[in-house]
Amino acid sequence: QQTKKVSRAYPPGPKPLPFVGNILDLTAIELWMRATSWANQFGEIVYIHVFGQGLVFLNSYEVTVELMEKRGAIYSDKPAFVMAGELCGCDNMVAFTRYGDKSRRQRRLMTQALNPTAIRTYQPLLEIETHTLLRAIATDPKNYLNYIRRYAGGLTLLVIYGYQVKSENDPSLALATECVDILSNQIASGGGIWPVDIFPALQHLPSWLPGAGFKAKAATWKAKMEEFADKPYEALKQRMLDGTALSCFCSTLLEEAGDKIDSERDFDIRWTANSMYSASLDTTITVVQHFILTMIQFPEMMQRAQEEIESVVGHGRLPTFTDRPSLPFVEALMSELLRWSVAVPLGLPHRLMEDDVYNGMFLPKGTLVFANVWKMLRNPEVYPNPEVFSPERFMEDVDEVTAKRRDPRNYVFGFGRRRCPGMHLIEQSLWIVMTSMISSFDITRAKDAAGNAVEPVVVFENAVFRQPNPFECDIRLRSEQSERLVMGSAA
Ligand code: HEM
Repeated sequence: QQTKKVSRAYPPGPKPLPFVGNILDLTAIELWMRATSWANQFGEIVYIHVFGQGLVFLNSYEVTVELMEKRGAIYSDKPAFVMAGELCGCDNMVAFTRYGDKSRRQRRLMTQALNPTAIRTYQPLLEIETHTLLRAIATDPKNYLNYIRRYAGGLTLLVIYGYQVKSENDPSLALATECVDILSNQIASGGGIWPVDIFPALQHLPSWLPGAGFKAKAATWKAKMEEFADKPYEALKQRMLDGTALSCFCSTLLEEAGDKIDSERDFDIRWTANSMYSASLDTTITVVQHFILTMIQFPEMMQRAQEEIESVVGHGRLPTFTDRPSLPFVEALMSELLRWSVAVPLGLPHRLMEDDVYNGMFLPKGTLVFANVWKMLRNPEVYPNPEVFSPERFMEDVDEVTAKRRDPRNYVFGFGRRRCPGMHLIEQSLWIVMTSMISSFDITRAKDAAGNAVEPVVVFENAVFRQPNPFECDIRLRSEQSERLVMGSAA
C-alpha cells in the first residue's frame, strides 16, 4: 500500500500532447503494429492516455501473466464504456460485462456449453457441417467466403439455438454479420473510446445539436443489438412451444428451469447465447481465411499435409476426428497457423479495478489493459525466425516448459479470468475444416484471363480482428475420387 502511494512514475510511452494526450497516436487500422513499434522503443509495458483515460499495452508473456493472471482479482473487469455499454446496449454481452456476479454466472453457463467434454459430443455435428462446407465450396468455389461464414455461424446457431441454417442468405446469419461488423468496426473501433466516454455529460446533449450525431447512431445500433439477442432466442422459445425445437444449449437450460424461470435466469441465457454466437463468427472466419492464405503462400506445406493425410486416411474416405493422433504434421501446421494469424492481436481490453504498481511503475485504477499478443507471438527467443512460417518448429522435441511457452493457444485466446471460453470449440472445428479441405482440395492463387497466377491482395481493415479483406483464390477438387467423396458425403 505504502509503495502504491509513493510511486507515481507511469510506464514509458510516446509523448502525449497537453490535455488530449495521445489521441493522434491511436489508429483504427492495425493498432497492433503501432503498439509493437512502441514496444520496440519503450519495452515490455507501454502507457498512453487519451484525455486522461489510460491505456496500457503489455508486450511480454511474463508481464502479461503477472498482471492479467496472477493479479487477476483486479485485472478482470471490463471498461464501463458509455457509448458501447449504455448507449449501444452492449453491456449485457459477456465480453463487455463488468467483473462480478453477472460475469461469473454467464461464464458458468458458457463452460457448461463449451467445456472439452461437451465439445466432444458435438464432433459428429462438426463433421456433418464440414461436409456441407466442402460440398458448397466444391460447387461454387468463388464464393468460398460466404460458405465459411455460413459454416461459422451455422455451427453456433445449431449448437446454441438448435436452428438449422438452410442457405448462405439466411436472415439470422445476415443479421449476425451486420451486428458483428457494427460492433467491431464502429462501436469498438479505435479501442472503443468515444468522446462521450471521456466526457459522459455529452450524453445529455440534445440529439439535434451538431456533434451529438453519435446519439442517433447509438440509438440505431442499440435497436440492432437487441434484435440480435432477442430474435433467435424468442424463435427457439416458440419452436419449444410448438414441439419442433431441436435439443440445444438454450433449450436444455430452459427445460431445466421450467415454468419457474425468473427474469435473471432468462436474461443470462439470452445474453450468454448471444455472446457465444457473436464472438464465434469473425474469429472463426478470420482463422479459416488465414488458413487459405497460408496454403496459397506456402504450397509445399499443403503438399506435405496432403501426403500425410493420404498415408493415414487413404483415398476411400474423408478424414475424421479419430485420425487426429496419427497426423503430427497437420497438428504442427495448425499450431503455426494460430501463431501466424493472430486473430485478435491485442486481445480485448481489461479494466484495472484498483491502483497498482509493477516494477516501480504506477498503473492507475481505470486503466484499460491490452495484451499485445501480436508482439509476443513474434518473440525471437521463443520462436526463432518468427517471420518464417514453419510448422516444423512445433515438431521439435522440447521439454514441457518450453512446449507450454511456445504453444500459441496460451496467447491467442487471451489471459486470466476472461480467457476465451470458445477455445475448445475452435480446437475441434478448425482442425476438421483444415484437414478436410487439405484432403479434398488444391488451394492456389487465382488465375487471370490469360491464366497467370494473381497474387492475393491482403489488407487488414478490421479494427479488432486481424481479418483479411476478401481476396481471390482458386479452390478445386483434387481428383475424381475427391469429387465422389465430397459430393457423396452425407447431407
Ligand atoms: C480462433 C478463434 C478465436 C479466437 C482467436 C478467440 C480469441 C478471444 C480473445 C483474445 C478473447 C478475449 C479474452 C480476454 O478478454 O482476455 C475472447 C473472448 C471471448 N470469446 Fe473467443 N476466440 C475465438 C473463438 C471463439 C468462439 C468459437 C467462441 C464461442 C463459441 C468465443 C467466445 C468468446 C467469448 C464469449 C468471449 C468473452 C469472454 C469474457 O469476456 O469473459 N470465442 N476470445
